[in-house]
Amino acid sequence: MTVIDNHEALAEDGELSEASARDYFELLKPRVMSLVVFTAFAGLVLAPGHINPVLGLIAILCIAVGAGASGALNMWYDADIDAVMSRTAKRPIPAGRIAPSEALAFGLVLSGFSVVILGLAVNWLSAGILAFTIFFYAVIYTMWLKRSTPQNIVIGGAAGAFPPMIGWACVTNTVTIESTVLFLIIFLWTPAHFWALALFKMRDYEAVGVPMLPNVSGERVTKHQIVAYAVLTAVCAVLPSFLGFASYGYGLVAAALGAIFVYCSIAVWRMPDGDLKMIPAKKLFAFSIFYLFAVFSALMIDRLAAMLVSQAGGLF
Ligand code: HEM
Ligand SMILES: CC(C)=CCC/C(C)=C/CC/C(C)=C/COP(=O)(O)OP(=O)(O)O
Repeated sequence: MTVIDNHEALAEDGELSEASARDYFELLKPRVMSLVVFTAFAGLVLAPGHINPVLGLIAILCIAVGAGASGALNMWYDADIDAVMSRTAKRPIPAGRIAPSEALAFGLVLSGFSVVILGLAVNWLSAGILAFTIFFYAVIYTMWLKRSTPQNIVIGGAAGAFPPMIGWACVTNTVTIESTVLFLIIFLWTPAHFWALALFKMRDYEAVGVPMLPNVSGERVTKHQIVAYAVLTAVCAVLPSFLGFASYGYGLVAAALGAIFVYCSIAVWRMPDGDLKMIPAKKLFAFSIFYLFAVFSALMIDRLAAMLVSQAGGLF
């Protein structure tokens, strides 16, 4: 598949941008990155040890800015295909409100600032993982994998899975088995999350020649893999209870959420190929977002409850 080259639809570099602050904010992919930052916050809360609340706030702000910066770099590079896809055509660059060079500069400056400030204020391990995550999403996924292989989002999904590991490293200055499990939950969750959308956006990706799995291998293969990854996610999300950094009560909640996630994925698998409305796929995509939010919320509630119990125990 050859990816289209549609740069003539974009604002000319050097033209004075008529962009509003809202347009620049939209470059940061705030709706997507809000859940990304939430998982980073969860990693910071779940990590053993203590971080000064002010430094913790600075850490979360740096991760948020770094995530947004990677979104701006993604939109800069993808402006040609975004201009063609119905879902993305109204974004600031294809709509001509921000010039590509402005988006590139914006993304690079925010990337640099977020990494340097995190390194100076907290530690260089978390700053290094942040820098690697920005690079992985903006270069490895966006510039290479996305346009070259149907496994793009499986490998590229690693970028979206690092944030809780960054939050954990902000507190402990380490990468551990526990933070790797948090990484794995998101890594395994990504394929079911995105391929549900890719199923009902097949025509968009066909139009721009991006090799998403449904377009390359068909709906049936994609549905099989959606179920497989949903099952793997559900199993992985229960692991914190068996690794000792969450209670068995959390494990029951994660198992129930995972059962619904797998149920939704099976509904997609049972959806007839060529179904036009694809309601089960849209339901899975929507639930996938709630699922990830709910799992990481349950982990944090479980941790805070354990802290309260241990403090109460210390009173008697
Ligand atoms: C390579 C990995 C991923 C891919 C390919 C992917 C793909 C997408 C796409 C195409 C959308 C629709 C966005 C739009 O139309 O503006 C979306 C929405 C969303 N994604 Fe993902 N995603 C990935 C990873 C993640 C991760 C790691 C998170 C959070 C931890 C996440 C959270 C969300 C949220 C919250 C939305 C809904 C945004 C909205 O309501 O507009 N995604 N995703
Ligand atoms: C801290 C840090 C750097 C975090 C980054 C987290 C991350 C990589 C999240 C993935 C977000 C996302 C929507 C990817 C899809 O890109 P796409 O190009 O396939 O989606 P699009 O077509 O909507 O632009």
